[in-house]
Amino acid sequence: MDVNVPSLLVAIIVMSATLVLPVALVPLRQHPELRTWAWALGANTLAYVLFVLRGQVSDLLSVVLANVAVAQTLVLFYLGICRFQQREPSRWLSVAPVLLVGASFPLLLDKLPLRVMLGCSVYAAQSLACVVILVRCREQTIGRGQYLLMAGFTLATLVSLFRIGAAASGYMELLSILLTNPVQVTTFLVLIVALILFGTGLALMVHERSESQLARQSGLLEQQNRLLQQYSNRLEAANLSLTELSITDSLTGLGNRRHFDEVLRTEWERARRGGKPLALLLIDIDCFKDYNDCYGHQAGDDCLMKVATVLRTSLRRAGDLAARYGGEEFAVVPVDADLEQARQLAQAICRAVAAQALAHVRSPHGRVTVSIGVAALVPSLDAQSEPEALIRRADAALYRAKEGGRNKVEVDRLPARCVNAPS
Ligand SMILES: Nc1nc2c(ncn2[C@@H]2O[C@H](COP(=O)(O)OP(=O)(O)OP(=O)(O)O)[C@@H](O)[C@H]2O)c(=O)[nH]1
Repeated sequence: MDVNVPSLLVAIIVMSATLVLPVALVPLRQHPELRTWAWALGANTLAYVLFVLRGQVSDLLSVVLANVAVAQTLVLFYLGICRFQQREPSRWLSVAPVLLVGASFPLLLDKLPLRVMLGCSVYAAQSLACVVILVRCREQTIGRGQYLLMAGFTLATLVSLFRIGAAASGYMELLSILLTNPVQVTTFLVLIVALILFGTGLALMVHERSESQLARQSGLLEQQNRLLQQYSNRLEAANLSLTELSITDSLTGLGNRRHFDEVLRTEWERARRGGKPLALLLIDIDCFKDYNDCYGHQAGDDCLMKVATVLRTSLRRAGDLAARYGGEEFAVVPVDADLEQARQLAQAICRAVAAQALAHVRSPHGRVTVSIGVAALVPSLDAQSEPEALIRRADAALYRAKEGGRNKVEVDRLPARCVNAPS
């Protein structure tokens, strides 16, 4: 198969020009180094267009400008690599090659051997500089794209040295740019391979870095999500305990007055909707002032806690509420209980407190006892009916229990239907 040099040069032009597009089309904001490499490929295209026009345009263009463009191509590749690796480029390598070729080549138009040796020395040094910076940064560079680039620049260095060797051997006619001979074919075939390695290496390097950045970012995001989840769990737990605290009596652990008011109102509305009775027990420790006076305030607190424990253990249904109504007074709201069921519960509580046999020498019963008033009402459909009516009735029953000698349960005697809030 015949391979002629002008075709190889055209192939280099087509490849360089074609590579400019994909390199330039990648999002440049994320990869500014690609802009530099796109310019490098553009400069390479220009250089080879001018080489192909050797003899048809002035030597200033096809020799001087073409070689300046080659030097500029390598400068731009070098700058792109420095940018990619976030390294400060050498000022000397960024400017000197172009100046040297641009200043010396017009003087060497008739001196091919010197021109080739000088030009190829500059290109070899530039390509080698790219290899060196890639090798130096290989540890911190992710992926394998860098090795393709290293291989490409090593080939470019070797081909320049090969041409210097050919020039030094005196085979000048072998180096004329458009002539087809083994040295020329080897040179440009190797440069085509190098160009392929540049293109794939650049694409791979940028892709690999983007992938690793993405993985790092998604890792960070996951970590932040986990932290956020932890914070939200803690916040939820704190909110729960705050809510719990806001409805709990700190001494007895039962519901506090606020909670009692809320539950009573809710149950009142539920009973109204269901047309069912709502029952209430008001429980008061007997002669508690005397207990405090006799045993001290601390013992009084302990007594309150013990009575609270009896209440808590006496409740059977999940929705039943026991609350501290105030001072030494407690309230129980049993769900779905009628007057009789509430009375039975009250009596069980009354007996259980007495059964604790907590000594109370100043009580007529000789032990801590409670009096309980029980009431139950079917809330009327009238919007003005209020749960306070139920409280008043239970309170009146409690008063009678106290009057009747304490340590007993009294039940509301009025008909169990509330019409309006009584006066
Ligand atoms: N230790 C203690 N005492 C309390 C607490 N809250 C209220 N008391 C006391 O409970 C007593 C209530 O006394 P009274 O309202 O006179 O009623 P009582 O002595 O129980 O008499 P009866 O109810 O008629 O049997 C007062 O001495 C209050 O100081 C508390 O949290 N701890």
